[in-house]
Amino acid sequence: MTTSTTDCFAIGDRLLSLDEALAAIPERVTPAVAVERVPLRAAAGRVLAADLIATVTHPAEDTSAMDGYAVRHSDLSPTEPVTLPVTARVAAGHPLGRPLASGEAARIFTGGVMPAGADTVIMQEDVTDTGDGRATLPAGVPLRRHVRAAGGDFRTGTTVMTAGRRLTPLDIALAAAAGHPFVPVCERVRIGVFSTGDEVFEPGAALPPGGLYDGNRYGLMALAEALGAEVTDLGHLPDDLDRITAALGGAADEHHLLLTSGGVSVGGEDHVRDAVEALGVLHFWRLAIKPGKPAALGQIRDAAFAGLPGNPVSALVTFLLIVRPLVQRLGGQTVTPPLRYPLPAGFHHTKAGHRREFLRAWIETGPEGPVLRTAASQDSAMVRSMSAAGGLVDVPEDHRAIEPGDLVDYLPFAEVMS
Ligand SMILES: Nc1nc2c(c(=O)[nH]1)N[C@H]1C(S)=C(S)[C@@H](COP(=O)(O)OP(=O)(O)OC[C@H]3O[C@@H](n4cnc5c(N)ncnc54)[C@H](O)[C@@H]3O)O[C@H]1N2
Ligand code: MOO
Repeated sequence: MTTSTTDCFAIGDRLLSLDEALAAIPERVTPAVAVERVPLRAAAGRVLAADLIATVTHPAEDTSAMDGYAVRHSDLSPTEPVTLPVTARVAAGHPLGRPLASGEAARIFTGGVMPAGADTVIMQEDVTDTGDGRATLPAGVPLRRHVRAAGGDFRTGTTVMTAGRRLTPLDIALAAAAGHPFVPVCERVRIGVFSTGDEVFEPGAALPPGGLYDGNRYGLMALAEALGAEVTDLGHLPDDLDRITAALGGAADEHHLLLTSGGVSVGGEDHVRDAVEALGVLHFWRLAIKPGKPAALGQIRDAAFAGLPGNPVSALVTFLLIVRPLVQRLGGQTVTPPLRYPLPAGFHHTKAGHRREFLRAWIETGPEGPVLRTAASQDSAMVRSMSAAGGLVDVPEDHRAIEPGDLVDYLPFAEVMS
């Protein structure tokens, strides 16, 4: 299970940088999940728990890459067409079982095993069937043309995938081709999700004055599921320290990670941090990022804890930036930084403070190629701008201003939503 060592290190007024927070994850959190074996049909989206070794060689033998004629290259001429008798027929799955003698051609189909002695294939479009059991083959065909070498893809014993990889549908094809009906995978990360706030209500409920619907809990649960986690909906809690403490304490033993939204800032009704400190430890609280400053990471007994801010954009962005690598770490997945793309800004932006900023943005295709546009309001309460965006522009701490045409780092949501 997860382990924690020391107390919160976001001490005093200094805000932790995002890089420091990300570095704290492997230092403070260890993989938490057991290993199980699942049939291939259930393996997509799961994290591979051990290196996968090929049980076969692929292609098993030299095979034809085309429908055509297999010959010995030494029977062809570099300058003149050659006519040879067609003495054999080789379909995929039906090896010839005898060598091809000098002076013979074999009709062969894609995937057919090259008969011993044959080393070159000529595709049928380039061959003239003489009508009397012979074929005229063109001049100047290179040796081993259209022959796939045995083991060109992998050999018995080759490591085709390494542990820690989250299996894609493409990986499932490879695992099957390498001969594995079952694969060892990490158990799914179990995540319990709470939202907090007296003003927060279930979507569709009658709203009192000042009330709003619980976008965060639903968004966070969907994001966690997109990462392959098993999510428990632990509902919504009022701004009440005892209730929050009891709920977190009661759920810690059933989950690898407890996730909350709201109540982590400095207001008189922000009780989540006090609850976590009563039950366990905070590793960090408060980051130099915008949105998402009050985000917290901690530990309650064996469960990791992530406290996300209540502002919807802050909750969703901190999930993508911090909770995703945390879930990957807990779930035995290799944590790799998401790809970013340098693209020209199609906007002005002036940065006021020292926090690293993440601007909601999307790509438009202009006359000179792709250009980034940003949402008109970057207020962290504006959840619609999150849905409309395609990703985030990452504005480093030391940047003051962005002008149209400047190259900026764009992080597409697709890079961090699975
Ligand atoms: N004096 C200060 N005030 C604030 C600071 C600060 O440093 N000093 N930080 C601000 C920042 S930045 C953020 S972000 C917010 C986060 O505060 P909390 O995490 O304590 O969140 P709440 O106060 O509970 O709520 C903030 C905002 O979000 C709405 N909300 C809450 N839960 C949900 C939900 N489940 N679905 C949709 N919307 C939700 C809530 O109604 C509030 O409007 O603090 C700033 N203040
Ligand atoms: O960090 Mo807050 O998320 O700026 O609104």
